[in-house]
Amino acid sequence: MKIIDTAIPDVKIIEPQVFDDARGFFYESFNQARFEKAIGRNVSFVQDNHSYSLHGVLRGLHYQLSPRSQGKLVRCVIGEVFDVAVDIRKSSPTFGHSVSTMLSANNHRQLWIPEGFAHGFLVLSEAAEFIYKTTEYWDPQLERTILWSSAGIEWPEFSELKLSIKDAGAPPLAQAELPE
Ligand SMILES: Cc1cn([C@H]2C[C@H](O)[C@@H](COP(=O)(O)OP(=O)(O)O[C@H]3O[C@@H](C)C(=O)[C@@H](O)[C@H]3O)O2)c(=O)[nH]c1=O
Repeated sequence: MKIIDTAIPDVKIIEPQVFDDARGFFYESFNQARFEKAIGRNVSFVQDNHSYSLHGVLRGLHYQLSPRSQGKLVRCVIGEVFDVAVDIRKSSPTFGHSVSTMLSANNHRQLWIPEGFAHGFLVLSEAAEFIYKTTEYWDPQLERTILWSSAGIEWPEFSELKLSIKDAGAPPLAQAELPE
């Protein structure tokens, strides 16, 4: 397992060791001891999510307020997405900065997004299946969205964007209710 640092120290790209053979491949998609060593702290995941999205779907930018702020370990198991984590911790020196990376079924990469970040992704392939673990349960009362285009992210070019009604009508970062 290789850990790749990003421009925001708390956000890590994780590249598992993939064992290929004549049958296909095998890899450990999650190993708690190795993961905790890699990010330098203990975590406990309580929920796994799986979404399927068509080309041009953009989900995000999503986060939850305290006390249900979620850390997320995300990956794409079919297709390819452009994945983004935006630092929205008010006291952070990198507030408003983001980390983006391609996650795909081919590169097997995972992105660790700690609590205090907004997260989103854009589907670049014909379709994509996205799987992630979260450190807190979903809480619709504390869930918030920031408008995808308001956080200075350089999204890849797209022809037709598919957004949920909630995401299309989200407030810009400058007006969003932020976590502490
Ligand atoms: C997020 C979530 C949604 N739902 C339900 C609510 C709704 O009816 C349906 C679809 O919800 P959404 O439109 O919010 O799904 P989606 O836009 O895929 O939301 C996700 O986006 C990515 C970017 C994230 O980072 C996630 O944390 C999550 O917010 O699923 C749950 O039951 N549990 C959950 O944990």
